[in-house]
Amino acid sequence: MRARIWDLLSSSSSLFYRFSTSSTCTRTPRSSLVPMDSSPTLSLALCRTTHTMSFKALGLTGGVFTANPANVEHMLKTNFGNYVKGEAIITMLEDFLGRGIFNSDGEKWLWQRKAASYEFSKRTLRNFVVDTVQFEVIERLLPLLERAGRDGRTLDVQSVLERFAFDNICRVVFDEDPACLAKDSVASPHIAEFMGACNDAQNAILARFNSPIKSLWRVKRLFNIESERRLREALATIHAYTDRIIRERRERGEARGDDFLSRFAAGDKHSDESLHDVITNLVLAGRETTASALTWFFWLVSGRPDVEDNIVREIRAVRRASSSNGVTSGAAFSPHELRDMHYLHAAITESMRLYPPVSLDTYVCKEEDFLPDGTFVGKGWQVTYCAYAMARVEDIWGTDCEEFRPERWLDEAGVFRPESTFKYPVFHAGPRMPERWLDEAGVFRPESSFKYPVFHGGPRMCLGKEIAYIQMKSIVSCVFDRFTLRYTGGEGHPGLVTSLALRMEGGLPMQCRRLPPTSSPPGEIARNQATRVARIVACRASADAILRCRCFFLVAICLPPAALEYWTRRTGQSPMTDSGYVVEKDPEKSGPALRTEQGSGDAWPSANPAVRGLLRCTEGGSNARIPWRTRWRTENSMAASKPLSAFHPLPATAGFPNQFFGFPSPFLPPLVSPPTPVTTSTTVLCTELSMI
Ligand code: HEM
Repeated sequence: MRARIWDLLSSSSSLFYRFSTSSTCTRTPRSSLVPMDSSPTLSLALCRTTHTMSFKALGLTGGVFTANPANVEHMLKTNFGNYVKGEAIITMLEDFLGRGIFNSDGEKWLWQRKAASYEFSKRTLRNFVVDTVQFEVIERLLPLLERAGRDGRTLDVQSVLERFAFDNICRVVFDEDPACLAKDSVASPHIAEFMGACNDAQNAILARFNSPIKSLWRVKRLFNIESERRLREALATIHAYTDRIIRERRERGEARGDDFLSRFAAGDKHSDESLHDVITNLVLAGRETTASALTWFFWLVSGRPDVEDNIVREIRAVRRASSSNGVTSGAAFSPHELRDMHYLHAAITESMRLYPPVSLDTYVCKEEDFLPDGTFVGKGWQVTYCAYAMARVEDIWGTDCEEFRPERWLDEAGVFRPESTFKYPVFHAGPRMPERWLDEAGVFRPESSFKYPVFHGGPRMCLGKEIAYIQMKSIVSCVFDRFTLRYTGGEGHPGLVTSLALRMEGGLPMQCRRLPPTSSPPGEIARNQATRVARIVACRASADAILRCRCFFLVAICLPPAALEYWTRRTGQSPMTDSGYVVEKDPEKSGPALRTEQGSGDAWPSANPAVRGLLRCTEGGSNARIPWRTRWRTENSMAASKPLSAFHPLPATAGFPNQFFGFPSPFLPPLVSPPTPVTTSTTVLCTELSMI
């Protein structure tokens, strides 16, 4: 445990903290770490064993800080009901956020959570997000970088990202475009006022939290002075704006859009007040978090050319894989392509590990409790978990915990691994395994997944995680496909400021340079990268190929070509994108074609160990309704239903399975002959199943 983390925690007294600039991580590998200068404190002595500290001064409410995953799991999941936002915090935020999803507990929170989860889970919402992000990237972000690169101007990338996020979240939440990132801003005066008011309101709320005297804001509010006067004015503007768009949305009635407000306004389940809360809460959720994550990401990557190279290679390999399969992607990447960018996913995840946008989160204990590490928590105490500190705990992440190392999130095949069982080496080691890691029966209790609470966890887990990744990966892939960004802020570590999200003090000055459009990685490296991408595609495809195949046949039989085409256009994906299939119009025939991507080595199937034995390709016969030329199979039907992370290539065996999921398929007659070997230079094998 690093001394300085606890120094910064112990010197903090309010919900929001200003981290000292010495509390840094490094972009460079551990070997070049600058020695730490912090001196150990009492809190450090307390924390070395439990990664937790508690304090209680006479007459004041006590509090707990923890960086212990077991404690985090306890408060966010196991004893969820006992840890609430609490009236004190809710009241401070209520003027701005009402009793929206972020600012409520119990029943009030639950029904909002249910309604929001339902909307967040819809594919149409995701597609809407993809469309809006792509628009913003192509029409605004890339031209902005292009101009800055051409003029040799230094950009404050943090500000660019924050404006991007605001444009984006406003469109997603209520479908209005503030155009903050447009060259000649086309925003209406109303939305410009709304944006200014949101900033003012947020600052005034922060002032409440940061005040050393906790109830001072009430006095200021009573007399309508200072930050409270600004807050009142800002809230009036916000209310006027939201009232107007809610009224308009209600009047629009059936002609609903895909944005959140339209979804919630459809039907009369939500009052105007709760629609207002939907707007303010979601705008708040989306406006700073992704911008914060990417600000630190670009800073970290600019100091690690090796990571940037890997990302660029992967992006280009995915591009090549798509185009060699006949998919012409435009300037932006499709969701399908984004999903294949595992290294990028890992790099963003790793950057958020070190610089979590929500670096501290506080809950209030309802009834006396003991945390799993034995820490006592009194009734009404505030318990804060510190994701920022957790990233720097060696017991959780190993001795290289402070290093920016995307590879820690990848398995041997280069596939993103959301959780790893190797994160608690100290607790796993037999002799050192403390008893607290055994359950009552003395059985080892597996580690918790709460070592990475960047998106929170348990019932209140972030609902926007998926769309946040879509947004972040879209931005990074498009930027790095064309530009390279260099940090120009000097050698030192930028200062950290916790606003509602972790911001960079003074912004992120960067220069951008256009990359040659066709530059591609040299020989061997490019081939390895392409192979890795192809393997990932292959694994994903094979893992659920059979199941999806069956679905495809049903879909293909039932839906006319026009419907399939519509589906593809509407969703930007195929009905079976998860399995790597793309349904599209066959240029040679009038019907749709099923195209499937599979990885192979130089010669099918022997040269690629990841694929060998995993898939079997065979020439099939035809039946009366569906002639096909090629089919894919997996030997192990169980593997098809497992998540990709749990999937392991099967050993190569001779011959072919003569069963389909343990029972004969109506569509797949017995297999008759081994496949014709296929050779492909890009290692991506494409086969077509044509419908006539
Ligand atoms: C990198 C980006 C993001 C991060 C790191 C993040 C992180 C978090 C965290 C830590 C919480 C828990 C906060 C609490 O204790 O109340 C949360 C909640 C939430 N987030 Fe996110 N978030 C991100 C992006 C988004 C986006 C883009 C949206 C949607 C537009 C969103 C929607 C929500 C919602 C609705 C909740 C409330 C869940 C509940 O209380 O039941 N988030 N997020």
